[in-house]
Amino acid sequence: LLMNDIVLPKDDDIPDLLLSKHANFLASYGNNKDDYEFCMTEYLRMNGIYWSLTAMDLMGKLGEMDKDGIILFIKQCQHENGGIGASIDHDPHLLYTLSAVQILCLYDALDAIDCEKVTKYVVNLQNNDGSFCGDQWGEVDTRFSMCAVACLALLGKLDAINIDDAVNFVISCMNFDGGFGCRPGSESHAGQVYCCVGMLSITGHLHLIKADSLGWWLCERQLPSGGLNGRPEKLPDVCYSWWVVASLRIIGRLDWLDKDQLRKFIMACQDVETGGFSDRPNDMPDPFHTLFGLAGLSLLGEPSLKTINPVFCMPQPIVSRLKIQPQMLT
Ligand SMILES: CN(C(=O)[C@H](Cc1cnc[nH]1)NC(=O)OCc1ccccc1)[C@@H](Cc1ccccc1)C(=O)N[C@@H](Cc1c[nH]c2ccccc12)C(=O)NO
Ligand SMILES: [Zn+2]
Repeated sequence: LLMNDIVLPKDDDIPDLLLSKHANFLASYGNNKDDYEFCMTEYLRMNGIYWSLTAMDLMGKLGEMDKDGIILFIKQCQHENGGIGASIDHDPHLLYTLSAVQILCLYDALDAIDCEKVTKYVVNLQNNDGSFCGDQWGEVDTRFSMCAVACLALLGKLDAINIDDAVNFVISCMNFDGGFGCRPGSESHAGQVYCCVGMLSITGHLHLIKADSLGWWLCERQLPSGGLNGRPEKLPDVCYSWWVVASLRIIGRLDWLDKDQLRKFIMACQDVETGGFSDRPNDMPDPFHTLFGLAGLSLLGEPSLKTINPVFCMPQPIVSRLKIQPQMLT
């Protein structure tokens, strides 16, 4: 008996895809500004807006959101140095700068901010070893390599950084299991794998990946319940439906997974009362797991959702409009 798995409800207790409930959950999230959860997540508000808008667009309901209010909010979050913070008067950081650029691409409104200054902000965060700091306090993590490269690719300014050095740092974080960690020697983690594989895809260096070893390690994330975890011995979590499946899709090994069993796990994470997805069945839903549950279903071919780009985690029509074609292995 595996201690790190859950028992799924039986098939006829698993709900169908409740799209209108999920749209309602996201559209009304944060309406009561004194809601405890809402206040406690101000530090990542820009990410939260990106999750809600991307999920709504996958469902074809982006029009229900407050476009003008969101664009004004982003303008107010850009600092003199070009970086963008999670909320007004919050320090700039690569994580939120990427989310802001992703949101403005969804709205085709990049002219609302100073893109030249954003580019300078990102370039200045690259270190001599090719790695990136997340902000001026100096934390290095392969997540920030992905933030930097994805952000510049969306701006059409990828040539502003030293790509070879950036690639060499990411490759220096590859482990013997074919996975990646946050720094050289760090343990493989599915989230870091997504960031490193995505970064190598955007820079056209996927040939440096040990695709069979990594594919094997990623498929080892699947448990009998069908759910995926982020590391060995961990519990399954619906957001790994994104980190693991997007990575497998990019390296061309998605067929190695039991897609039907994973789809059942994701569907079981829906909250039939409030709408939204939780990390596993019967937990509290949130916008983060709602996006990554829907994104996982889109990667599995859900016909009622728009196709999602596995590298940028944005609807494919947006990536196509920007004429960006990240490298994919077959
Ligand atoms: C900071 N975050 C996390 O650490 C979550 C927490 C979690 C959710 N379920 C289990 N743990 N974990 C997470 O995002 O892990 C994936 C990961 C880990 C390392 C690198 C990249 C992705 C979450 C927010 C959060 C906090 C607490 C609870 C739920 C959501 C978060 O913001 N994750 C980032 C992950 C991410 C997505 N795209 C990226 C590109 C580059 C770097 C990071 C990301 C995000 O969604 N940005 O838009
Ligand atoms: Zn999660």
